Amino acid sequence: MPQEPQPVFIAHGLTKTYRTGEVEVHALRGVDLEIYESEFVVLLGPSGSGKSTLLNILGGLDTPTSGEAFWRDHDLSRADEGELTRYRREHVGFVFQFYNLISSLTVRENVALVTEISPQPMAPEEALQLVGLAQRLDHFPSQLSGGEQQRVAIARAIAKRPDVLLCDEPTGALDYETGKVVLEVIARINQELGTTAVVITHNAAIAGMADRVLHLADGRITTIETNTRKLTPAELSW
Ligand SMILES: Nc1ncnc2c1ncn2[C@@H]1O[C@H](COP(=O)(O)OP(=O)(O)OP(=O)(O)O)[C@@H](O)[C@H]1O
Repeated sequence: MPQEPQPVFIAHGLTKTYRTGEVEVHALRGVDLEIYESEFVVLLGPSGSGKSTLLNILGGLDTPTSGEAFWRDHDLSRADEGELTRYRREHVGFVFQFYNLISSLTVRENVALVTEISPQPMAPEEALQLVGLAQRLDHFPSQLSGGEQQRVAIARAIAKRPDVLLCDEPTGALDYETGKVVLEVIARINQELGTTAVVITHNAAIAGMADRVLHLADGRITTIETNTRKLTPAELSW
């Protein structure tokens, strides 16, 4: 009998309020969700709807004002800074819009920085092979295109064999074709390694790649869509 999919993340009543002086911003106003093992989930919503705030809480970069966020049986909302650091280091791969590579280090060295502090890393060469950059190990970031630099950032994120890959606008700085190549890489990691992927985008076309699409508006999940047939990045157009 096939096993029931296990939730990786469960959130109940998550709120986040930022206070700056007299001003309060309600970034999340009560989010409930479940995200399952090996799922590919897209967070879609307008600017300011709370996507990054939600991803940052799931990734242990921020904590909610109220509510609960569990990664497996660990309550991230009550974890202290040390526990969150360990959680991020051992279990979370992050990919951001900007690649944050170290310009004085080669591609291989940029990835090795992460594998040196992880308990069960893959070799940097293996991670770079998975993103199609095995030929560029000794190049410096300035010798690569934007899309190639983003693929190095993905290799760095997956080299520690994270449980979850959290991507905040990973194609935001890339042109159409290069963006598709980067999406292909994220889809391949999700399928081949079974890494749960959560990807933020403004681009509704990208939602076609997901198992499920969580639509956010004004700090809430408004709709959850399930794709009966997932599209490959090559089939997407925008
Ligand atoms: N550190 C902060 N201090 C004050 N307000 C913040 C802070 N971070 C986020 N916000 C506010 O919280 C709301 C949600 O922001 P968030 O970045 O989560 O939205 P988003 O959907 O990811 O937007 P975008 O697509 O533009 O990145 C916005 O109104 C934003 O201005």
